Amino acid sequence: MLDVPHAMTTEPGETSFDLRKEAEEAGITGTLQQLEQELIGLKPVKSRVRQIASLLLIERIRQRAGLASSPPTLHMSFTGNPGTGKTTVALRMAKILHGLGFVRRGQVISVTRDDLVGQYIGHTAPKTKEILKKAMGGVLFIDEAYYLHRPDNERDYGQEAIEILLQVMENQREDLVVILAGYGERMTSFFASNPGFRSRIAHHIDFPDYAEAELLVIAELMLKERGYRLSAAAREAFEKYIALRRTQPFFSNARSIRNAVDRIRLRQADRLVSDLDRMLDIADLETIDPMDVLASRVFSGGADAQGSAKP
Ligand SMILES: Nc1ncnc2c1ncn2[C@@H]1O[C@H](COP(=O)(O)OP(=O)(O)OP(=O)(O)O)[C@@H](O)[C@H]1O
Repeated sequence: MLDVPHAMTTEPGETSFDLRKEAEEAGITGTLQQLEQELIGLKPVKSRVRQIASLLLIERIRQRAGLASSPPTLHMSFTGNPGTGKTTVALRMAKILHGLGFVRRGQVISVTRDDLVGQYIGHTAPKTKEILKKAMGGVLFIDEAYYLHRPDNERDYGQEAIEILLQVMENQREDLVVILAGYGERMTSFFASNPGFRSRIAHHIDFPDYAEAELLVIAELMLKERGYRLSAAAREAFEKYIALRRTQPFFSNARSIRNAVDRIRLRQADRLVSDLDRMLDIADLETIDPMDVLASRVFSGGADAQGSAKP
């Protein structure tokens, strides 16, 4: 296991560093490559992640070289609409932080307000502390962080959780990285009314919505991973699906695409099984036909699936 960086001793004599080897040994090269390959689009996000990884790598080397360094603040905020890849990138970020020894274990604990805040007096502090215990040595990912703060309720227990979090973010930042995530605008007003959080966040990353063409590539990637492919006509149908689905309620970017892919697989299976007398070949099993897409409720005016952003 790698040491926590600021606890590293300066090794006299270490005056030159093989950067490629350092990056490879810390696993950064592999993680960044994986991020590049597995995630479609997200150019600005990827380049911010690369910058942060570079900063941390250089910071680690500077410490070993005995140059001035202070324990870096690593808490982050990820803003963007649902399904834009925030959780996925948080997992990669945790790998980078762990690879470089900025956190001991590298696990990601993903929570929302309900995991931290109790319903009754005296319940919040133990709940928050329990979660923090689990997250120590890794990343605490707080989704829709603004729900912690309820400005309309003076006696809201959320405030207690906020105070504990702020304290830990300051005092134990060498072993816990907090990522606050949520919709951009709400996060901005959350930070405005909670300057303590704002000042403790070092890196803000904004996740843009995907373009329609990117959503189609994401769909094809997800299908490929599951051993399916779209026929040319099904591809066209999926393009139409995306254009329509985007305008309907509860659209949540790549998450909606994942849900659509799951339902398309159901319809394809149903189509195949509806004719028990035929012989199936590999192409039948792999191919998504236009009717598997076009039977979606999206085409008849209703939102596909249960209408929830997170079914
Ligand atoms: N750029 C992408 N390329 C491929 N798949 C993606 C991409 N972005 C997201 N996904 C997939 O979409 C799904 C939702 O992504 P993720 O959970 O990371 O989004 P999120 O922003 O955290 O959403 P939420 O805030 O709703 O939890 C996951 O299955 C993820 O693998």
